[in-house]
Amino acid sequence: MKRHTGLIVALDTQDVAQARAWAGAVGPAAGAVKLGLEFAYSAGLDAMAEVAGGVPLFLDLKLHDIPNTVGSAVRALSHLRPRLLTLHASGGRAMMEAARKACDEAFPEGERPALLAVTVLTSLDDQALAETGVNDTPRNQVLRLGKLAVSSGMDGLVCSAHELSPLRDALGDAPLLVTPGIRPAGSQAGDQKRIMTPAQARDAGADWIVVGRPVTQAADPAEAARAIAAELAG
Ligand SMILES: O=c1ccn([C@@H]2O[C@H](COP(=O)(O)O)[C@@H](O)[C@H]2O)c(=O)[nH]1
Repeated sequence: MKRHTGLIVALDTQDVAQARAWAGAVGPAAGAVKLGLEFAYSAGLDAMAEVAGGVPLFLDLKLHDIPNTVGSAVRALSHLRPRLLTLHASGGRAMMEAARKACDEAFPEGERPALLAVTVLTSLDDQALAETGVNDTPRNQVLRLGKLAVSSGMDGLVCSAHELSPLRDALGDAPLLVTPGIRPAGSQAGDQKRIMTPAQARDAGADWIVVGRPVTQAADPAEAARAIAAELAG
């Protein structure tokens, strides 16, 4: 089965007007826009829904706390009606189950966001992961956390494109697999370590790719987003 791989553009800025302009520019090519910690801490949560306008909103808040706090946080942001919402799988089963319960209770039927568990950040390589005390490869740790997350009621995972194939083998077609760390050929990796191109991620089985700086720092963000969407469609 050939999957459809969609583009999510990460709007990483503290400037509301800039985020609104980017959302308008990339909206026609993107399936969703992602707003995260930088924007939330500077502009506030309510600005996130406003900036997205009509484009589906991915709230990348990477929740990570005790179960009661995470469940309450999910309830507190339910009025924003995000399409996707992140939390860290390393918060554990009870935390993820609390988030799922809060979603089921606080959102109207059929309108809850897909809950995505962040596995191993795409900025970590083998050595950086080992320094956190994990004596295993990113691939094995992603698999371990991915299985835990799916069995804790998560709808999908955030991982690098390098882990897509083993995750599909282990978990099948159902979980949404969302991959940042995407770099079109010739663009700077920056702080990302486990990277692939849009077409490589599509061929490896991504449901969504997340691209930030290669779009937002391009001379023409609308054209950069269109080019990535065309690469995915090719
Ligand atoms: O493991 C992860 C989880 C989240 N991200 C987020 O994706 C974008 C990537 O931006 P680029 O500019 O394309 O590097 C960014 O918002 C991160 O917070 C991630 O990169 N890796």
